[in-house]
Amino acid sequence: MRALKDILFGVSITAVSGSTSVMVNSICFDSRIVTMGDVFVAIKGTITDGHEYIEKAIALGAKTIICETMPVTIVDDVTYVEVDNGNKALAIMASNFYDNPSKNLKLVGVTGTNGKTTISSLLYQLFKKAGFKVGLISTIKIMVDDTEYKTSHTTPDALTINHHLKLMNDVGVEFCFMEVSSHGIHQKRTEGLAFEGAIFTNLSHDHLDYHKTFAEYRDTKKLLFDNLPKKAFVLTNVDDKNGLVMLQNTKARKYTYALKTYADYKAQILENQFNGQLLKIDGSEVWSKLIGDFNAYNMLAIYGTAQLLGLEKLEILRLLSELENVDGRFQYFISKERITAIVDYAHTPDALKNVLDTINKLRTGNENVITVVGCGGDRDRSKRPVMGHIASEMSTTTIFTSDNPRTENPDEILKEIEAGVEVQNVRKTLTIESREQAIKTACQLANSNDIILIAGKGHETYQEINGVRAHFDDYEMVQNLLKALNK
Ligand SMILES: CC(=O)N[C@H]1[C@@H](OP(=O)(O)OP(=O)(O)OC[C@H]2O[C@@H](n3ccc(=O)[nH]c3=O)[C@H](O)[C@@H]2O)O[C@H](CO)[C@@H](O)[C@@H]1O[C@H](C)C(=O)N[C@@H](C)C(=O)N[C@H](CCC(=O)O)C(=O)O
Ligand SMILES: Nc1ncnc2c1ncn2[C@@H]1O[C@H](COP(=O)(O)OP(=O)(O)OP(=O)(O)O)[C@@H](O)[C@H]1O
Repeated sequence: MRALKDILFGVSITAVSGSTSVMVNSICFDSRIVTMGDVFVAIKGTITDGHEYIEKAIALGAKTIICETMPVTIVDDVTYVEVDNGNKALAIMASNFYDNPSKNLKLVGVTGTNGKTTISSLLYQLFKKAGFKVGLISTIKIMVDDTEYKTSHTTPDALTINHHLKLMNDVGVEFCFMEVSSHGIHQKRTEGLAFEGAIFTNLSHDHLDYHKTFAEYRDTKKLLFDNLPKKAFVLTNVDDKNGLVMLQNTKARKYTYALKTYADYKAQILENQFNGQLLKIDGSEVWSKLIGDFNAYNMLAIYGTAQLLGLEKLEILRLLSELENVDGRFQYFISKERITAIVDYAHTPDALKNVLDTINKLRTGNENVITVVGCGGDRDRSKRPVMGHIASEMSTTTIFTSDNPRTENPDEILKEIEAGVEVQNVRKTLTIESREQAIKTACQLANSNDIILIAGKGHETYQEINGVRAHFDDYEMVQNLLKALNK
């Protein structure tokens, strides 16, 4: 139990009706799950407005309402607190409610279009190997040291974040690495968190359904850095043209990393093979099991961050070479007939281009590259033809298929992807709506030494159609199909 006035500390309040000395059980922002004595925070969402559910929340037992506009009807034994921004108030209250847990550990945020999951998961791995208790908040899972929790978002809502940070405090976690999405920043899910540092990976085409323009998307990401305190660090990739932009206007200590230009942390790729690459980082050679130029960037970001958090250079280099691939990120196996099947979460044009670039660089002869790819429904439509173009230009054969069509008509999505194909040729591009049939066809087409890339879903174990998630695992599927074909 907490006194309302304590959890309101730091919230920008514009009006109050009732007592703020009341004790509260828990905070809730969804009227459907309110329980007796809760504080209900009304949020203006993208689909509906939480203010419409205030009466329902009170009927279920809410004793405090946090709102941006006072309702016309005021109920006697209920306290109303008017705030300037519901999302912001929710985040600050969540932090206060859990005793500001981000202040009791070193929290590092990772943002950018691609690489967030990879970098935060590998930092988690590295600090665990270095002997620390570590936390992770990522798209794949939340880890409270060794305990795993399921998650539905890249950056969860503020209550979920602070609840898990509190669990981390309880078991003595010293470092936590978390992904910070642009949705998360825009909806102020990370407001009030005490970041020790923040990393910027890169910025490319994505989420233009939500942010409308690329400039708005970039400026939202930038807020993470703009709001950091002086003692925090910022580490940005300055090979990306937005790397320097992220450094402007921040009070934090500024550090850079790059492969191609001058930076505080530099790397070179010396050798690239299927099972790893040899890198020269900060003058020392290190073998990484993760391949591709994009992973050289990821390794460098991890190296810089580990140094900024106080680990010794030689220890970091040793641990870098031990890091294992993250689930669904260039996850591959070689079949009986020496067909290489790769499952990768590339679901943006840039990621798809990078992964196909890596594969093409590793080809030694006439191996065919067969790509299976689709684009999600109810999400950024403008990337569909771009991804269709990239896949068809960079693969021997491309099979377009469904990837979480959600509430959209899968055939319409596929038509938009196909619109990006320049050379229409049945040997080069095929469209097979069923993902299972598409993967099966890729397996049937593949001969010894060929490479199958199944892009877009990575670690996901479901296909979402009309709000229903049915089990679907690309890695499991391609393994079973190649085995069934005795390949
Ligand atoms: C577009 C978007 O980001 N939506 C998020 C947002 O929901 P919303 O604005 O749509 O909420 P809404 O349905 O309009 O409702 C507004 C308010 O009314 C409340 N309500 C609603 C109905 C009711 O009966 N009673 C009630 O109280 C809701 O609880 C909410 O507080 O706030 C919710 C609570 O935090 C999120 O769960 C929800 O994420 C949706 C499910 C989602 O899919 N988000 C994705 C796009 C997302 O956030 N992705 C990013 C990045 C991914 C990436 O980088 O690839 C992520 O961080 O995961
Ligand atoms: N540093 C990087 N630069 C460009 N592409 C990358 C980078 N790291 C990984 N990728 C590619 O992008 C895909 C997604 O990587 P990852 O999951 O780490 O990104 P993310 O930012 O977490 O994406 P999301 O927010 O959508 O979960 C990978 O499967 C890989 O193909």
